[in-house]
Amino acid sequence: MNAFIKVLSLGFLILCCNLTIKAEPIKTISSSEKRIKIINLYELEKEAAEKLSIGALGYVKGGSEDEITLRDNTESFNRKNIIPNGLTGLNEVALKTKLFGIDLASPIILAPMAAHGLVHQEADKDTIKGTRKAGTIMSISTYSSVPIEKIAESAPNAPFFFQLYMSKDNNFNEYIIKKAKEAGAKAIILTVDSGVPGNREADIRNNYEYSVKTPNVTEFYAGKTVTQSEARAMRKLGFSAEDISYIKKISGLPVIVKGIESPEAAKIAIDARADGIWVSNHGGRQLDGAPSTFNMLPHIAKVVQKRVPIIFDSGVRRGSHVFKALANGADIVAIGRPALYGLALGGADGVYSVFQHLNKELETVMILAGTENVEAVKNNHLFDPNKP
Ligand SMILES: Cc1cc2nc3c(=O)[nH]c(=O)nc-3n(C[C@H](O)[C@H](O)[C@H](O)COP(=O)(O)O)c2cc1C
Ligand SMILES: CCCCCCC(=O)C(=O)O
Repeated sequence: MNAFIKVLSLGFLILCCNLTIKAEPIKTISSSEKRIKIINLYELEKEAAEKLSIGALGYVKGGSEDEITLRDNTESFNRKNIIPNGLTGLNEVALKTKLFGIDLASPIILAPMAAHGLVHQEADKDTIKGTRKAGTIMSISTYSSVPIEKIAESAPNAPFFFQLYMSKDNNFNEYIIKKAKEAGAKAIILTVDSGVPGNREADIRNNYEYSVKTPNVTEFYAGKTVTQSEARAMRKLGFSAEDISYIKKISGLPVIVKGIESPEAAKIAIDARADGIWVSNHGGRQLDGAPSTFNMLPHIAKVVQKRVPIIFDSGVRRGSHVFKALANGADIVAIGRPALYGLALGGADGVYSVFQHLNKELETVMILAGTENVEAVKNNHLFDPNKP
């Protein structure tokens, strides 16, 4: 009998050990504040993954369905080459540029993202400190984890744009645009690619429920906690030229239409007097199988014909990607996930480190390609090995 109890206890002990080993250790949300050493942005993602819970990592890193578009976004940069040119007499290169009259240290800005509060306790407040230090623009999402005005207050004079997920309720649209404008937003980004969220299987697998606060939305509904599905149900499904005109009218700010993936959509936006076109497939998080933004960019640039600036995102992980996007028709390049990884690992200084790293890579490429400034990069001809 004694032996039987011993065997049972041993079995129970082994079971408990197994459970402990298999269960994910509880991870507290980062409060780290430091510059980070970055070898490259792919390794940065792996490092950040160690800090995030499985649910948070899946939400941030994941794309939709088979993640074909997610992968193609980065891989398609490899299909064109930058031709080295050392015979230019170049002595230095300049990365600085402007967008809507705002001085930028480089052509790289931050894309709007929800969930900064999922990866760092200071959330968007640290992000904007990081973008200000890097001399660039922060984009604040409708679903920022901190109210717009609190983000703005945490980094006085930092330029920022406000991204709007338009609601079916115009009272909400007017309320939030007014709030963003009063807080100092320099432009409105109207996202048109997310009437419904993409089918993100990582979130389903991980039973991930978006649990970060969305104070801009809850404040409007007088403190009532709005669930993820309620917030999504409020969003407009489809967009038209009238929506662009309406947002222009109520904001009186430049309006950039984000989520443009075709020449036809670019034409509609420009005809509706959009002030900027943001070429994006939402980082492969929406329609899987959509073309990579890098492949679509020249077709869109052909229609835009430099009438308004083109901002480009999705899959940018290298200075050479920034170079290629600019040479393929973009005026400005935005990054998403890498900045959240920088935030998770080092707070404001982590975000700053990410921008500095990309700027350094871009500078190296510019020197090796013999392009002295951003204008020269835009005029550079990439080599297409399939059409030699
Ligand atoms: C975690 C996460 C949250 C996002 N939230 C928003 C959002 O609130 N509004 C929006 O317009 N785009 C959102 N995006 C899309 C980004 O603005 C951007 O298009 C995309 O991340 C660029 O791809 P990249 O991450 O490969 O750089 C989000 C992306 C991620 C990864
Ligand atoms: C109610 C929160 C939904 C956040 C959606 C943010 C987003 O665009 C994403 O890609 O995720």
